[in-house]
Amino acid sequence: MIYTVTVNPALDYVLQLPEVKDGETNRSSDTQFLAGGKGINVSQILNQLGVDNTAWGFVGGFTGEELIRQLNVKKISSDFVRISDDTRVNVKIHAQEETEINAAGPDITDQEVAAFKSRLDDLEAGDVVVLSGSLAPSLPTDFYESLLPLIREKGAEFVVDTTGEALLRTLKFNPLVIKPNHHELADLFDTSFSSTADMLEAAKKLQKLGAQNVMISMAGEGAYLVTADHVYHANAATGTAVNSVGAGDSMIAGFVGTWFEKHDAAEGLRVGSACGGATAFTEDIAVKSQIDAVLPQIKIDVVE
Ligand SMILES: Nc1ncnc2c1ncn2[C@@H]1O[C@H](COP(=O)(O)OP(=O)(O)OP(=O)(O)O)[C@@H](O)[C@H]1O
Ligand SMILES: O=P(O)(O)OC[C@@]1(O)O[C@H](CO)[C@@H](O)[C@@H]1O
Repeated sequence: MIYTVTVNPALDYVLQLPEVKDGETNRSSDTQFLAGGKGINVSQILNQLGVDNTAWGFVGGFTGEELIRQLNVKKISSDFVRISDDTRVNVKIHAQEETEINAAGPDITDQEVAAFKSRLDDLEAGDVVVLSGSLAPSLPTDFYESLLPLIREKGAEFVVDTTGEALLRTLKFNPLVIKPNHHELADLFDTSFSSTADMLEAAKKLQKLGAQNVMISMAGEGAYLVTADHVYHANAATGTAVNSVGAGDSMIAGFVGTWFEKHDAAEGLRVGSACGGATAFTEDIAVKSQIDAVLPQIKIDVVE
């Protein structure tokens, strides 16, 4: 089974308007509340790929109820810990450019955290846990890291979609894959890359520190994957990008879902690239028909 963990999910309040004028009353032409949060987005894509998964995390209040209602409508299996504080609302303004305002998130009590940790007792060898997104402010900054020994003791694999020092601290637990984008990868080494070779060298360093696979995403410029044996390149699909939210989550879902079913990392890169592209080309997280339409465009080259 694949479990996604969204400790700080959100209702994404998406507002469409032609332009935003600072300091004025702006009126939007269309609004939507969408169940969001990075792990939930991963679950949505896994469902579209027909890969069984369960969404874990914390939800509370009227916003949490709406989030669960939407997951049920989409037939996303979930087992969230109910908390007394409200799930956050993140504002996504789609105007002349995209602007996001992500709220900090709810207070989570020690008892609620303990209830969440007991979920990990259900893990079995071969399961994969995907931990994604920001931590609610009441959680310690090493919250993800604190779960990793428990996950590994069960024989399960994990992916933590995070950046910076928090990402580096997960490496010693051997994540199945890490997916920095090329900017995040450069930031990890406090540098900027002057060549692809430099960039791949940095990815290989992260692999030496413990990552089983390193996927470097480059938005409309495609992606690289460094595995134990090879370096692969995937082109980016061509299309009109209308959404910059969730492409990374979709790529992780495509990789993890494929790896879980086939243990084939290069195929994971191909499916992940198609899922990322399909989401970039749609207002919401991509659905199966959109992923299927993009998949034939993605070609994998063995670079090394
Ligand atoms: N404009 C695009 N055209 C084609 N493919 C894209 C585009 N944007 C993203 N993708 C695909 O999705 C993958 C992940 O995108 P990206 O590199 O933007 O991840 P990210 O920075 O984690 O994204 P985000 O944080 O916005 O979700 C890319 O490697 C590519 O395969
Ligand atoms: O505040 P975080 O947890 O970093 O990101 C949350 C979020 O921006 O990520 C998703 C897109 O990746 C959205 O659905 C959601 O609002």
